[in-house]
Formats: sequence, structure tokens, C-alpha cells
Amino acid sequence: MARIGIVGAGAWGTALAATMSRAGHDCVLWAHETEVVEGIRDNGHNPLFLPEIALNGVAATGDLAAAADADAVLLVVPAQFLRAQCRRLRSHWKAGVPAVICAKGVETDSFAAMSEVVAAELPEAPLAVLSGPTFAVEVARGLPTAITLACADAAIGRQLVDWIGTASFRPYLTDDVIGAEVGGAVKNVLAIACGVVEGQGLGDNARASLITRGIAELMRLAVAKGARAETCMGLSGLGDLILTASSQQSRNYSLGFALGEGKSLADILASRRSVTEGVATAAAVGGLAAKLGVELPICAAVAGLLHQSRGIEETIRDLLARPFRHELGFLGEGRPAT
Ligand SMILES: NC(=O)c1ccc[n+]([C@@H]2O[C@H](COP(=O)([O-])OP(=O)(O)OC[C@H]3O[C@@H](n4cnc5c(N)ncnc54)[C@H](O)[C@@H]3O)[C@@H](O)[C@H]2O)c1
Ligand SMILES: O=P(O)(O)OC[C@H](O)CO
Repeated sequence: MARIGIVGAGAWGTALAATMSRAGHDCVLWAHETEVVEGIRDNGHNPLFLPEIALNGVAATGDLAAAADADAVLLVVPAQFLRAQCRRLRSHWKAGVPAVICAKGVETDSFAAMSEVVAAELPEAPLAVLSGPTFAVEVARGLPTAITLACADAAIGRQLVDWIGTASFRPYLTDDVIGAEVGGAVKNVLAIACGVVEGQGLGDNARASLITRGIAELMRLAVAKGARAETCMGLSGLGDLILTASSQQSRNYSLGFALGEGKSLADILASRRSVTEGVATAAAVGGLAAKLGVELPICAAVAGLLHQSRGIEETIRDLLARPFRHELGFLGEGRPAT
């Protein structure tokens, strides 16, 4: 059994704490909100995120040093807060303790992947990425789930799989860290696109086309960033895209759906406490794609809707007006069909 620090007590940090605590690990869960720390200490439940889940045995804290004093630390704050959180953690970090990145996104200011953010801010931490099709509430309820655990160091990766894995929470090991994290980030943007299509009533054909052409975009960006294409077809890529691009449980899909129905982005965001990572990441992915010289028309369309006041109808019209292309060769832009 290990001592596991979990930094971030939103839905996902709470679900991971519940899972690892039930597996017998000593779990210390750091929360940003004082009421969350007090709620877990006093009542054994997180009052704000997954309040129905019992957290017996989880030690809640507002002290980052307590969470960092562990055999491994899971980083579960939203992507745009991760750098600041790592800076606060740095003075408490013990060299050699693995940092397991559980956030899905690309940093807006730098277009950096989460592993690049953590490598810069916690240089003494071996890195891993935990990413895949995992709605927090289902994991917290112990429903069967599989996930990618990516770590460049095979021995550390195997140790993390042993600690994190249970009969119903099954990590699959890979060394492709960039592939795992690009998948988790881009699928959120694509899920927004799928939600818009459903909200607009454009049909199941359109959604299937978006998922398929979306995975081509995800793969193009991941490979340009140094990932292996096959990683994108695994749990952290296609698996998570299938989940989030077709379920109202997804914050990203449901945000897109509400946009497609005509609601404003400001109103949708004002009505939720939870983070919808694809909103910030849509802009960041556009910056990263431009830097790497790859074209991502669906992601660019989502960024235009969210951040450039583009209308839904003109956005869809422009996507449908793109020239016909050959389907294969999608790691490049594809040859024109005529
Ligand atoms: N919820 C899921 O099903 C799920 C599953 C897998 C991965 N993830 C990823 O995990 C990450 C966290 O998402 P979540 O669903 O747990 O969040 P959430 O939406 O449930 O909660 C929001 C989180 O943001 C935190 N927060 C707010 N302001 C903050 C600040 N200034 N500094 C630090 N933290 C702050 C809150 O404390 C809370 O932990 C995201 O990147 C998400 O994509 C979520
Ligand atoms: O609710 P979403 O859209 O943030 O998705 C949650 C997880 O990333 C699903 O794997």
C-alpha cells in the first residue's frame, strides 16, 4: 500500500481519492476550497463535487505540503491552474516522487502540453499522464473503467499501474506521454463540436463524420508534437472521444449542445461551477497547431465560435464548403479529390 497525494478535489480528484482509498491506500486530498476540506473532514463527503460519494478514510487538507508528502502525487486541478499549483508545490516536492498529470488541456498562454508545464515547474518529478474515457461519477461508483497510464520510465510506470489499478479501474501502460495528453486535450474541443451539431439537429451522420474527421485532426496534431499515431487510437484518444462526443454527461458535449440550441457561452458558463476544459483549450490548440504547421479545421471552427464571435450557421457553412479531399493520408492534409 502507498501514500498517495491528490491535488485538486473537483469531481475527478474526488473520484480518484475514493477509488484509491477503497483500494487500501493512504490518501491525502488537497482542496482549493476550505468548505471542501471541512466537509470531507466533518461529514466524509465533498459538499461541492460528487457529494453523494463517501470518502471515508480520505484525509482532506488545505496544506499542499501534506499532499506532497507521498509516494506519488496525482495532479488534478484544471489545466489552466496547473502551472500556478506546481509553483506552489515546488518547495514541498521530494526528488523522485512521480507527478501523475490528470488534467486534460493545453495551456493558453504558452500552448504547452501539461507535461511540459510540469517538467518546467517540478523538474525533479518523474512524469506520468493518466487519461482516458472516465466520467468521474462512474469511476467513483466503482463501475468498470479502463484508462491509459503513460510514463517514459517503464519501472515507474509499472509501479504506478500497481498502485492505481483495481479490479474495476484498469490502467493500460504506454510510454507515449505526449500521445496520451494530446488525445485528452483535443477530444474536449471535438466534443464541443459534436454537441453543437446535435444541438442544431444536424443528425447522427454529421456527428459520426465529426468524430471520424476529428480523430484525424487529433492524430495530426499528436504526431506533429512527437506522439505515435497508434496511441491516438487507444483509450486516451479514440476511447475518450467516443465517450465525450456522444454523452450529455460530458461538460464539453453539453456546452456544445447548449450553444447549438442558441444559448450564449457566457450564460452557459455562468450556470456551472465545473470546468469545461475544451473552452480554453480550443484557443490553445489553435495556437499549438499554427506553431507546428498543421491544419485542424474542426478545432479552428470551435475556437471561432467560442472566442471570435463567429456565428454557428456561418461556421457550419464554411466547414461544409471546404474542398473535397482523399480520405487516406490524413496525417497530412490529404490530397485534393479533384
Ligand atoms: N470530471 C471528470 O469526469 C474528469 C475525468 C477525467 C479527467 N478530468 C480532468 O480533471 C481535471 C479537473 O477536472 P474536475 O472535473 O475534477 O473539475 P471540476 O469541474 O469538478 O471542479 C473544478 C475544480 O477546479 C478547482 N479550482 C477552481 N479554482 C481554482 C484555482 N484558482 N486553483 C486551483 N484549483 C481551482 C476546484 O477546486 C475544483 O477542483 C480537468 O482537467 C478535467 O478535464 C475530469
Ligand atoms: O465532462 P468532460 O467533457 O470534461 O469529460 C470528462 C472526462 O474527460 C471524460 O473522460
